[in-house]
Amino acid sequence: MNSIARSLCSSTPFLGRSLISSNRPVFAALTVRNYAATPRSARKRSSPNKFSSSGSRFPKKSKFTKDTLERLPATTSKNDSPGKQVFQSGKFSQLHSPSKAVYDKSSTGIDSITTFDQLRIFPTVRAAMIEEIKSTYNLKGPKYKNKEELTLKPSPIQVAAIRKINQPRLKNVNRKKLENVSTSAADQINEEFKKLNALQKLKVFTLAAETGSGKTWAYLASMLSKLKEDDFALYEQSPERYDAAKSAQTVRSIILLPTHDLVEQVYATLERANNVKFDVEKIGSHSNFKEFLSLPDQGSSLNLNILKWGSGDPHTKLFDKCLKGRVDVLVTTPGKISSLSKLQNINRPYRFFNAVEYCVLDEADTLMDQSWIETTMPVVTRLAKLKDLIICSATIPKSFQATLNKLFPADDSIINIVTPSLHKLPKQVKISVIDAELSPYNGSKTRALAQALYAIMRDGTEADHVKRVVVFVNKKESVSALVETLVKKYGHREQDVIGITGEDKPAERTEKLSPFMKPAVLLEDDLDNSKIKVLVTSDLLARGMNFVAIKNVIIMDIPRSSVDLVHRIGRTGRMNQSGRVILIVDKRKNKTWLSGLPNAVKRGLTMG
Ligand SMILES: Nc1ncnc2c1ncn2[C@@H]1O[C@H](COP(=O)(O)OP(=O)(O)OP(=O)(O)O)[C@@H](O)[C@H]1O
Repeated sequence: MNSIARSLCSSTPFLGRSLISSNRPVFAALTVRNYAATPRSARKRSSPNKFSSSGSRFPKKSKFTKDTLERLPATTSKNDSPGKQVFQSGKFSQLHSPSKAVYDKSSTGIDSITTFDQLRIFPTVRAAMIEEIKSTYNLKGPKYKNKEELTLKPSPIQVAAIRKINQPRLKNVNRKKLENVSTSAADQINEEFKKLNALQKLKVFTLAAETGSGKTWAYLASMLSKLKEDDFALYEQSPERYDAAKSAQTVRSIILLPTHDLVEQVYATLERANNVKFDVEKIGSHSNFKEFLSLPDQGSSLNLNILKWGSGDPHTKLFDKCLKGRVDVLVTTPGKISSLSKLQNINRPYRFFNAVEYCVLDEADTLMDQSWIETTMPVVTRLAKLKDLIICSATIPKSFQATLNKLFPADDSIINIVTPSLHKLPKQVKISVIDAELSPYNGSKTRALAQALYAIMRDGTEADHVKRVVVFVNKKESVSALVETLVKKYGHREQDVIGITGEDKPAERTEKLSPFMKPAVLLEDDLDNSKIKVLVTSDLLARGMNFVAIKNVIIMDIPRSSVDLVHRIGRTGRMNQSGRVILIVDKRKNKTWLSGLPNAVKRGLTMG
């Protein structure tokens, strides 16, 4: 047993003693498991690789219906990585734990690569990425006086993902062998086919890393670099073809997200990066892209044609933009694309997607769960020229892993990229539990909430700034009731308590969200004269939302699964920032398990 496992296992008796020793029946549900290592390769080989033999890009049964998925094999935990200690309770054990081999393969280079320059990123994409991250960086404390002084380093998922995804496609095919193939013509043709296949073969990557770890730029840096490298390769071949390609009526890459708020968020990131002005002399002088970067449409900014096709946008927005010229990146939801099939008297509404080469499914465990997959996968299977499919999420629910196993049954048909902290709650987040059944709350969770908000307002943190608190409830119906109670019963001002549900129009949601999507403002600068802003919402905004420097999250209703708990808690403590999560419990069955959560986070245990 390796040293990590030994150290983890040595802590088990302690953890076991503190949580299980009281032998109250309720503890029986809690398990802190040590997985036996069953490396993936030892797993019985699944069905032969339908993935490439049929030549189709996806297994035959790509018609995704609910029953297709219901027949999915039971989720297995036998392949969980050895020595991984998992914190879970009976119904909360829904997270898949990747095998040790996957962790090992992903983590090469994570420690040795400390600058973006060490990563294979197209020079102007690297410059734009760094400037964009700096532009929204929340300067904490006196360490930096201004953003110029910031020295950013790639996060673990960015290192792992860019190293794996942004590889030249012909790397694996020996070019020398191709060039001087002197034998028969047949061998030459065979080699050419191999080269063609290597160039066009669909590669599927999964990116899984903890919340707030920079996954967005992990996939953007790879995808934008490929778009730029493709442009460069075309320019090298023929400047005329390079120029002509810009007016092609086609989409080159698509980013699919589950909600319009996330479409807005990723589009805003891309727009900021696209508008970064750079000095190409500094960036491209040493590279062999010098001549290419001296082109007027390359040298001053990324100059990509980016289209957001979001809620309420008519299909004509997509068509008009495509008819005017090539769309480099389309940011949208699967629902928008599948709605094209309902259009009357429009011939070939999908023709703009025939040349899509790169596709990202962000928050993929949502996009590929049972209620979504019937919309998502038909969109992906339409992309006949797809070369890279990047499947990105902060959690790998066991059901999601089972879907991936079904879609890509062979070991080598998918490249899994994970980080060591996957499914770990950020250690810098302090978790506490309020038992609403105790006095003075006497069973009233809203009283416990009001008390917690009162304490946060007066705790001296974020001095001189408007405090911001995100409160999660399970049901959208309880959002407005809770807002009303805080205003009417506990004296909060209406402008200080904001409720957001899916009933709000996306434009309204964006407006209401804005105080939480930028750094805290000074008290004297706040237009509402607020001291505290409270956002009450459901899991609609628990995934992916890049709340900026939120220090307080309160979970009023314990979520239905550990997956949702990880996402809710992940709205704070983003990119190594500190944060605080208060869990308000009132049902006996929840209390026991959750009282062990603060300790599990401190110990860096993985959520089950
Ligand atoms: N290398 C970096 N250094 C510092 N900050 C970074 C870096 N990369 C990204 N960020 C910032 O970290 C924040 C979180 O990034 P991002 O939203 O991509 O996280 P995520 O992993 O997608 O989170 P979630 O799983 O919750 O969606 C963003 O504000 C982003 O600008």
